[in-house]
Amino acid sequence: MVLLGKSRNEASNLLLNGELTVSVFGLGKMGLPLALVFASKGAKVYGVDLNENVVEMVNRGENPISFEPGVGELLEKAVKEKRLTAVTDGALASSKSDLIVLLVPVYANAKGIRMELMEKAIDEVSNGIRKGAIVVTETTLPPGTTESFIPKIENVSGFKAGIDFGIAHAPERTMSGRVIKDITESYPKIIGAINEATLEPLIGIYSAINKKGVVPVSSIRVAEAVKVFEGVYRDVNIALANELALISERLGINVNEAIDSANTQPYSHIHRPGAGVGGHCIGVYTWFLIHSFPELSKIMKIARETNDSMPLHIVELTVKALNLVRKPVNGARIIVFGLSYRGGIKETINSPSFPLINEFLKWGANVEVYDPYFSNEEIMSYGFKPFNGNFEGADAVVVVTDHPQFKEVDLRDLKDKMATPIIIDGRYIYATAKGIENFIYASPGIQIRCPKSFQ
Ligand SMILES: NC(=O)c1ccc[n+]([C@@H]2O[C@H](COP(=O)([O-])OP(=O)(O)OC[C@H]3O[C@@H](n4cnc5c(N)ncnc54)[C@H](O)[C@@H]3O)[C@@H](O)[C@H]2O)c1
Ligand SMILES: CC(=O)N[C@@H]1[C@@H](OP(=O)(O)OP(=O)(O)OC[C@H]2O[C@@H](n3ccc(=O)[nH]c3=O)[C@H](O)[C@@H]2O)O[C@H](CO)[C@@H](O)[C@@H]1O
Repeated sequence: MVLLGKSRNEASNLLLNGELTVSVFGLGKMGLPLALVFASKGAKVYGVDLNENVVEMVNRGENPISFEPGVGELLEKAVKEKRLTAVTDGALASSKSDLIVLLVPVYANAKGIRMELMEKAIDEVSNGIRKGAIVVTETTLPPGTTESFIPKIENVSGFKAGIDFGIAHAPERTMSGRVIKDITESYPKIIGAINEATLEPLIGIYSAINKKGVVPVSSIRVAEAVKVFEGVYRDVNIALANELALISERLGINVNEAIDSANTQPYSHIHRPGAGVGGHCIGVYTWFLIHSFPELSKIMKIARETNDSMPLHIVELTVKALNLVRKPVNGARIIVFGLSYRGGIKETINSPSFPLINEFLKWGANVEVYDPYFSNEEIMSYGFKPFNGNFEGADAVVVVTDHPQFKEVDLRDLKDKMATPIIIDGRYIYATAKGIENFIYASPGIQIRCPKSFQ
């Protein structure tokens, strides 16, 4: 079947009538849910992954991302109805597909951008793509990247882009912990394509799976820029919030009160200061532009430095608090709350917890890590000591992740057990908790609070 050139209605009917074959490269936290959404709408889906364990698990109907709501049920249904087949051979999958979606990771940090996994997927697509198919990159990419793949696909396949196959970018705007919801109903899908013959069928297909519809943009490059700009906007604004927090500590005001009040007028959207910035997106996409335009990305560079300095600021606040009770960091028993990069999920990529814990260890602290999403064995696999469950004799609790479970901790119970009741709150979750007044309490952007009994 030739998808290229189909109308919106023809393309969405092909999906809904079970006549569309889709390959999704990358059966990870984002790709597997997307593959399952396509299957649930009627597509025959090949899930391509280079990890044989993932392929075997998926084909057995076992869910490799059990923490993701809705995935288990969709996987069971798709495997039962034989709508999803996982394979490692991307060329074979591509040769059978009308639509080929690439959702494999591209990593970036201060050292550079790592494109090899995506390039490997493009190699396989090039070797298998058939006439009339459409290739869509959904992984967030430096603007201009998708177009850079065209020569490879043309040279290997002998096809002409825009004429024999379509190519587009439609960035994955999803959050771990709610991926199925985000794919199907949270945000409109941005799509930028090489031409109308590609764009029209994609609008039909993505409108059929996403209640929020589609925002078509004028080019592939614009679509890539949209997702990168979204992430850079957030990273830079978090850095601004962190800088305002450091200034607020000097001013002797509570930055959170100031931000809340500033944001009561519609032109202020100041973000939240914290223990640092982690994740697949925020902080990663900024490096895409820094490495692509080093001479133009001055604000972004400073933002990255600011955000990456926040774990050390949390260590500094801890040292200041221990000094108030004349306790050295060396030998202090510090319970770190959180390994995940943000609350409510089990994900450590670029988590601020790691530089923070390693800095405490460098200072000779006795660090134990508590994260309700990770087993003791998993915590030990990162080289850290798991919290032994007993606050007796602890010198400080340091919050790095805003997991909802931490808000259930009874601080009054903690106060009696800890050797020195110190809470350093990297996410400002305990500021108004019952019993916090009995603690030495610090958080980015506020003055350290010290009960009279310690003064
Ligand atoms: N995780 C998020 O919060 C998030 C949010 C929005 C967008 N994204 C985008 O989605 C991309 C993927 O993220 P993820 O969380 O799904 O990653 P992940 O690490 O959970 O999964 C990636 C999967 O792709 C597989 N893979 C890697 N190279 C491959 C190749 N060449 N062919 C086939 N399979 C391959 C891996 O084996 C793995 O199973 C990110 O790079 C990002 O651009 C992620
Ligand atoms: C659709 C999509 O792709 N969604 C992505 C996903 O991104 P994500 O999963 O990486 O989550 P984020 O919330 O961005 O957190 C990242 C890090 O920044 C810290 N942080 C955050 C806010 C703040 O004010 N101060 C902070 O310090 C936080 O602790 C964490 O470490 O959801 C975001 C919307 O939530 C989206 O914008 C983003 O595109």
